[in-house]
Amino acid sequence: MSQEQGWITEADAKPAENVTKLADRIGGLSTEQQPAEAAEAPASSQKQPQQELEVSVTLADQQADPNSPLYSARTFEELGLHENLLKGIYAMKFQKPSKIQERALPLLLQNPLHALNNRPRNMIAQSQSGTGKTAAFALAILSRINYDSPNPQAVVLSPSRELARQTMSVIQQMGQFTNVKTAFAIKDAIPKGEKVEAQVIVATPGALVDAVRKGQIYAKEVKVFVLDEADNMLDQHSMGDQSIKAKNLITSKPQILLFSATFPDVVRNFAAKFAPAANEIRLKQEELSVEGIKQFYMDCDNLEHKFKVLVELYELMTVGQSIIFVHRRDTADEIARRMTSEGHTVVSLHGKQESSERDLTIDSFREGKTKVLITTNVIARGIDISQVNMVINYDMPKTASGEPDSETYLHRIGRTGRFGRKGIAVNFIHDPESWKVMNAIEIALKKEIIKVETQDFDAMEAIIKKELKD
Ligand SMILES: Nc1ncnc2c1ncn2[C@@H]1O[C@H](COP(=O)(O)OP(=O)(O)OP(=O)(O)O)[C@@H](O)[C@H]1O
Repeated sequence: MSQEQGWITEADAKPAENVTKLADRIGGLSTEQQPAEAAEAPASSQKQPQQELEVSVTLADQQADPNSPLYSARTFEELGLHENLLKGIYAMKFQKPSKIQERALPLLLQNPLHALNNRPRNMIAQSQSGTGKTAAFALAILSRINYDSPNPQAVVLSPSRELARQTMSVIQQMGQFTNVKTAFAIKDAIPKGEKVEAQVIVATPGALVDAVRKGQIYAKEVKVFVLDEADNMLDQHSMGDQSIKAKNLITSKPQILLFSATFPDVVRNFAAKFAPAANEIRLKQEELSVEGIKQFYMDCDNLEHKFKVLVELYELMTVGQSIIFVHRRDTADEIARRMTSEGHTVVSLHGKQESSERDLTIDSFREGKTKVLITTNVIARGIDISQVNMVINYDMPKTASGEPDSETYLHRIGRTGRFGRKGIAVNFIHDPESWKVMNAIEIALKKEIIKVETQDFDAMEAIIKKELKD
């Protein structure tokens, strides 16, 4: 599939050889070396992407290709879904399930024949970004609810309010022909002293724990408990503590569903304890990259040059939308301020802003009123805006302890190339450290990132045009 979807790169054609070359690159580079110098070394990075073969592949073609993550042999009807949910699916213009939907749904909906605590089995499910995991768990939830009871029966935990709001909207659209009641448990959403009366609750972990403890959410009838972006939600450096507290407060022993595009080994063991005896759907490391997302890097001289290159790239982005990821909140604000003062229309979004401001910002971006969003990892995961055709890693992603973060990288670039669409990811490299991070990510993901000269905006323009044309 990879060769049909876009440019044929050496990475697609010869993975094993490519990995060796990448290993040479990272192995042979001392941190003292200048990235500009080192970047000249690999012959492959001199490739001119615009010269490569161009083939347009439709969604129907991809869904008919057994190697595609969007493929399924079955129709939605054949997955045993209720008629009202089928109506919702078709109202959303879905024609066929994706692979994760086809594989997960029958397992999710299966009822136990005999006692394993007489509960449906837990699930740990992995599938590439933008392949429809939300619909998989949303349909499971909507299939399990007792519509005659007003009490909370399903809880979905999300890592950010933006993702919680988006997930809620998917559940509501899928359930538009049912009489499901939904509610948020996110910051500023539950009025003081009020009880939440809804069958499905979409929450961020801290807000859920708070609301259950205050008696605002009755958690004794919850049948399905979903951790979306589960590796992040279980990570002890992130929201792990809150997720465990949330689970302990839901005393009804629900079916536990863990979904993510990534499950690094460090979290996987814990995930298996959190969701014991689960059905598992896994990906191999080399399957993680989405073929429709073409990855590039630009070798900048220093921080100031990085900003100049960004502004030049912005000039090329006449159609579509882009997301620029930075490491720190103040950098997001600073770049937004500088670009705005140069007459460009950009907005920043990060965790230090008020809830209402964040909602306005993401809504206006989602509606296409703003074209460029500068943000931190706060929205690296899950956000689904089909018009986003470029992601820029202005700062390469690193973990809290400063290590290269290939999981966050995958999630960030996965904001483009959604469900078979094409997208481009551009990494800004400006010092030995960012070069080292990029090389480590290439090796972890077994995927080469192609160089585009910073002086050669024609090459970049050709790449962008190609994306917009197909
Ligand atoms: N069967 C389908 N047919 C057509 N479009 C679909 C189908 N399933 C999902 N989609 C669309 O694909 C897009 C991506 O889906 P979704 O956001 O659930 O991806 P995801 O796998 O959760 O990605 P991420 O890992 O980034 O969170 C959405 O716009 C959704 O509406």
